[in-house]
Amino acid sequence: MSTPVSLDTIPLAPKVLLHDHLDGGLRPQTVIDLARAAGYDQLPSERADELGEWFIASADSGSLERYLETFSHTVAVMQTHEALVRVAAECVEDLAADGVVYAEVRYAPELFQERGLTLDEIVCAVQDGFREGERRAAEVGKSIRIGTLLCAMRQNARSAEIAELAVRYRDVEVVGFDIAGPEAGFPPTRNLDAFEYLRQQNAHFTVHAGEAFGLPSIWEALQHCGTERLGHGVRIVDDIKVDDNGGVQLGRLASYVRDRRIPLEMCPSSNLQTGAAPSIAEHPVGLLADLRFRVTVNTDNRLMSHCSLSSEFAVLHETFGYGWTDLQWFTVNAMKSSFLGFDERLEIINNLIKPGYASLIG
Ligand SMILES: O=c1[nH]cnc2c1ncn2[C@@H]1O[C@H](CO)[C@@H](O)[C@H]1O
Ligand SMILES: [Zn+2]
Repeated sequence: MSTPVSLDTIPLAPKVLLHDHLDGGLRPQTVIDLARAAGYDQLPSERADELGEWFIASADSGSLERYLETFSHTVAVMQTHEALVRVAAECVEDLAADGVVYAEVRYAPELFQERGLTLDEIVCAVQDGFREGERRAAEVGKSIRIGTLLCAMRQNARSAEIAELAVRYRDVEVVGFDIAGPEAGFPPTRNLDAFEYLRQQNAHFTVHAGEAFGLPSIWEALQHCGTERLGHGVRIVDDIKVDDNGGVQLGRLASYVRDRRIPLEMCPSSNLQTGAAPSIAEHPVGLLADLRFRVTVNTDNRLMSHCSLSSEFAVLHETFGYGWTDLQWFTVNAMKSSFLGFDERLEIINNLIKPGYASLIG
């Protein structure tokens, strides 16, 4: 018998997450504990429930720039080795508890140097935390693997250095690179050296594009920078015309994205908060999935959006009627699009994802 799809059952399904920010996923109580330990007295509340509410309400601003301001508090408490290990380990525990079997978690090492840590010390601390989290998850019978993406911030000029760092740690589960931060005014082509270097090194990268800025940003990310995936990419709908009879016409860029199977790392709840989409019902994910773009579903920032991958799936189920077969399609899309090796991706698809959905479909 088929298991009904609901917020209670979706955590049982194996899921894959490609777009999740480490500094956007802290537990509110952890923010408070770490602030005390660091002597940081700028938190808007010292009560976990209130602080959680504050992050959600403040991120709900309608603008990416204001949404990003909320990260000043999480970044402030992530400046020591111990803090980074704790945040990384708890991130893995939380994702494993939600039924995520593979995740690519990203962060910008350059933000954690306020108290003197070197970039290498930062990467080592986070990797230690991820391995610790994987061990704790295994102890409670959960299988999860984490790949790390290192971000460079668009407004800073350190992308070449961060790209080199990503390549240096590629053999210890740092699987790729990304650029994040404010999009308007900071086109991806400002980082051409970094992308050129990564391609020369046969390394993987994704770019936040088409979130707070439109088609030119997506076009540059793909055709100048050579990105393999698009972080968000929601504005690709600006190149798709749907007429009154439901006829659909794809422009050249949208056709390219679909034809080349460019993965879209879509983050519905985050997009509502930054104003990139007006509602879930009107979110481009519905149209893009119908048109068989390579859509993946992601959390972006679990703290700021008060979400999990299961809750994102649940909202899509409620809004668009997606069932287990659709949720499996998003999951296989994500696994195929991950930066792990081909054989490792196939193994997770065949040994974890397909049997997991088969038992739910019944
Ligand atoms: O949706 C987003 N768009 C662009 N940048 C983001 C988004 N979410 C988080 N960050 C930025 O990425 C940094 C590294 O994790 C965060 O500190 C935040 O500034
Ligand atoms: Zn993001």
